Amino acid sequence: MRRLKLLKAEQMKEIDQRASQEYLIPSIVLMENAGLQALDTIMDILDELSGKRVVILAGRGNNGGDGLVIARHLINAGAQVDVFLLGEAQDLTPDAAINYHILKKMNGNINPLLGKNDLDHLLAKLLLADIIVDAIYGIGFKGSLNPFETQVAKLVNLSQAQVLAIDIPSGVEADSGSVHGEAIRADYTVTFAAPKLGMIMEPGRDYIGILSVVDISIPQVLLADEKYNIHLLTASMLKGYFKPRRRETHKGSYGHVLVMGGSMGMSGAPLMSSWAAMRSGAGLVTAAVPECILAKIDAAIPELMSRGLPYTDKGAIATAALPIITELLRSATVACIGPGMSSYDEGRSVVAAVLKKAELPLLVDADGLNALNGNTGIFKERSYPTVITPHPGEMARLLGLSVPEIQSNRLEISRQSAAEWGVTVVLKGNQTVVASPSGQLYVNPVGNPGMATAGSGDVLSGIITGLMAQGMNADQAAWVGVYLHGRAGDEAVLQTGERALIATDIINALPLVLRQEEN
Ligand SMILES: NC(=O)C1=CN([C@@H]2O[C@H](COP(=O)(O)OP(=O)(O)OC[C@H]3O[C@@H](n4cnc5c(N)ncnc54)[C@H](O)[C@@H]3O)[C@@H](O)[C@H]2O)[C@@H](O)CC1
Ligand SMILES: [K+]
Repeated sequence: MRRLKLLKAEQMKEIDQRASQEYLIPSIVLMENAGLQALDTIMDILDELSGKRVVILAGRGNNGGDGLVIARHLINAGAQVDVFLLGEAQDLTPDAAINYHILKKMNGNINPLLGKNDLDHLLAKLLLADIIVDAIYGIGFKGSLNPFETQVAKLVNLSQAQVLAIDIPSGVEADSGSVHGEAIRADYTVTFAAPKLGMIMEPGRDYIGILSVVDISIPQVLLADEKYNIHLLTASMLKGYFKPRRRETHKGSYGHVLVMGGSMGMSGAPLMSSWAAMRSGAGLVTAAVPECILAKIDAAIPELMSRGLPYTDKGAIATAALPIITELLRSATVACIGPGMSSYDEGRSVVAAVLKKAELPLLVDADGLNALNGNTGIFKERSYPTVITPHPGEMARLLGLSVPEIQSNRLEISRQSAAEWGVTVVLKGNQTVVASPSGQLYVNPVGNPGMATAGSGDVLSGIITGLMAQGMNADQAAWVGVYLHGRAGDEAVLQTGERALIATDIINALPLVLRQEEN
């Protein structure tokens, strides 16, 4: 299984250094590999290198050094190469300087690109170029391009030629994806060893184009170090998580999900959660809802079991339901509380009691979470796994922060909360984050804005509990579930478009997505 880590610039630099110092791979070899791998990408884009016109924009740092390596190999392959150097030769980093001198010896075309007077020459070459290679800045870049570099970037962005960014488009910050002013808009980006965090953040991700991640001979053990803790969810990560079903098994082998929630006017939420749990492969699912909405649940899905609970005058689960809930918990493998529960005072006691009584993995969602505002200490009292699935508003209320505060720091807030509360945190939204109590973070790149619709979260909680029922641990079920949910949304949107997509479309797409992804 190949895992993609998302690295920060400092982490990548540390790994490069460790490769050189601990594993004795000279940094100039890493640069050579980077250039050769980029050459492969250029070959893929252009099919044929001989006779092709290539403009390479090289900066003073090691990113520029990569550009100089590429120039050399392109010349050997018969391309017409023009390098434009944005800096003085004496300011190049040591490895870039070596490659500069090699290229000089080979009589490579190295043009200065230092001021306005050089722009006409650049423009003339850009107009004829088949491909432009952006090696101005890599992961060392922070802040904004200076006015002259901004002009260069504008010319590149206006050009008709394909643009390949080396490591990251110049002007995009590797850690945050921030762009202050102008940045190169690449059609392709070839990045080294691992994708960088800023490549999946807005607006950076819009500048990347088609991303390829290539090996430059960094030893895999270095990347595997647990301290590099941000994982990008991909299909290949699911390999091995779905075992084929053995023939002699029965429904009891695939677990029993208990969904507690619903209230008058909100019977659909526990229903969708239960339905999604069934579609994810749970052997049995019981929906425990206020007696007053039981008929709706029973009429909806024949495969579902149900149980009516005592209810408040507003039609929500009453504390008088706790003895029945306790009994139901005994025969469940995993439980979920919250979908459609509504917010009411008595609900706080119900949820608190369930957290204490549920001696099994428990997912808390929606109003189940709202019922814990000011009472997050209760998570620590549990000795069984807990998953919480807040959207940013629910997370803000749990932490007493504002939604913008949550959104501006999603990864770190998720990581800290998971560690402090000892729960698996699924912070929903564009690029849902999963944080394990042990400090690992998973970022989900799939899904679409059509999924911002009522019930989408209930479907997610159903998928996650359905996976837990079949034996996945809380962390695995959370990130696998988030990924499948996004994929199902992406399948559904092909039929419905974003505007018309509704939550049950996501459930209906689950069979196809499971068939594609389980292996
Ligand atoms: N051993 C290594 O470290 C390897 C590095 N590689 C390449 O080297 C790149 C990183 O190289 P560098 O660390 O030299 O950095 P860059 O080449 O990305 O940037 C050059 C320099 O620009 C400066 N800078 C940052 N922000 C600026 C701003 N707003 N305006 C002006 N200057 C600014 C920085 O001080 C930085 O050192 C990677 O992206 C990758 O392309 C590859 O060759 C593989 C091996
Ligand atoms: K670049």
